[in-house]
Amino acid sequence: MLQRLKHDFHLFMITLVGLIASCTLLPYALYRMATEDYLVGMVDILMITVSTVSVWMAWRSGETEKPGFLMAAVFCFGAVLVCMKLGQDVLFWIYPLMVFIFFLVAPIKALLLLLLMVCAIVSLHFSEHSAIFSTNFQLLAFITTTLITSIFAYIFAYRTHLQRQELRRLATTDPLTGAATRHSLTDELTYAIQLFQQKGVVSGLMLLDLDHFKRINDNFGHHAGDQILSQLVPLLKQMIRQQDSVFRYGGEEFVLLIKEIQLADLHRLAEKIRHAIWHQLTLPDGSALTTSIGIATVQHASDWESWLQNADVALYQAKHNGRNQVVIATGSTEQAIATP
Ligand SMILES: Nc1nc2c(ncn2[C@@H]2O[C@H](COP(=O)(O)OP(=O)(O)OP(=O)(O)O)[C@@H](O)[C@H]2O)c(=O)[nH]1
Repeated sequence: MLQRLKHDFHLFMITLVGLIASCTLLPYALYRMATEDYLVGMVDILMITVSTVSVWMAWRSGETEKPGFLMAAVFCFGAVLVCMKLGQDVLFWIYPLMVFIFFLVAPIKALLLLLLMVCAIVSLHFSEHSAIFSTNFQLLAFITTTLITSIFAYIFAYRTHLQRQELRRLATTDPLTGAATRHSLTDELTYAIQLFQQKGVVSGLMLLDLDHFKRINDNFGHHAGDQILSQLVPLLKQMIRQQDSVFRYGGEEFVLLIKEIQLADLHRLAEKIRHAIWHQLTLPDGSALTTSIGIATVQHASDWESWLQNADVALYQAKHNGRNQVVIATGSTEQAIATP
């Protein structure tokens, strides 16, 4: 549980906001009910209930966008209703609420929700039954301060959002080849194993290693080696579907995760890839580049480590058999058979 909170910032924030909202609103809700102020009491209870349900949804599904939006929308709606009933007393609560909202939803959605809430409060002031502000000066101060707070919070949240995206890109994309890094490999493999265990969807793994790459570096220089690696990944991406992924596993070693595929088709695809590398990538002196590939489907894997291990044993066999070939892992980590 602590691990999930540590790794998922949005889940952490939804949980924290849910806890703070429930703890601070509960005494108010009880007080309002006791003093027969039923409308405000019910709004407080609604906000507590939605907070609890949203936190539960986020924990259950692992998805935080919808629960966050639900919470943010109900808080804004609740703030307008309570303002209508209690007037100025509630206005101080609007400011922490504005900050909370930026932690719950995407910056632009938060800004729009807040502008809508401010417009609704101002419109209510001018409606017949509820004069929220005592003077026009107070009304003007409310509009100005909420606008300034919203805009600055938006700029801060948007900048943080961009920086988080950039950090994620840096952590998950190999700068030389554009392939995904090992960082996201384990999550994707674990998800493919879950898909197989829960729905029977078979996925396949290829572990691909360029042959005699050290010799290429030694003969043509490190830069030529880099160029080969950066040409390889676009070629691989061309040959797989959008749903499949290429990861750089090590120096000249790559993992391809091919989703929803049976062993025979995985084998055919691996052979196609081996031929494409052989015939389409050339070394600076015009000679061909070869590759060895170990393949394994998900059926015999209990976890991502054993799945990779199966493919690794097959790759080792391909190298051992003379390279430039595809070998299928037969399930256990000890067995692998060569295919011509
Ligand atoms: N140019 C370049 N070379 C790299 C990079 N990463 C690893 N290498 C080189 O890749 C080579 C891998 O060599 P080995 O592991 O001995 O394997 P190999 O020469 O390909 O031999 P086999 O795999 O047995 O066919 C090493 O010389 C590394 O320096 C990189 O990013 N760029």
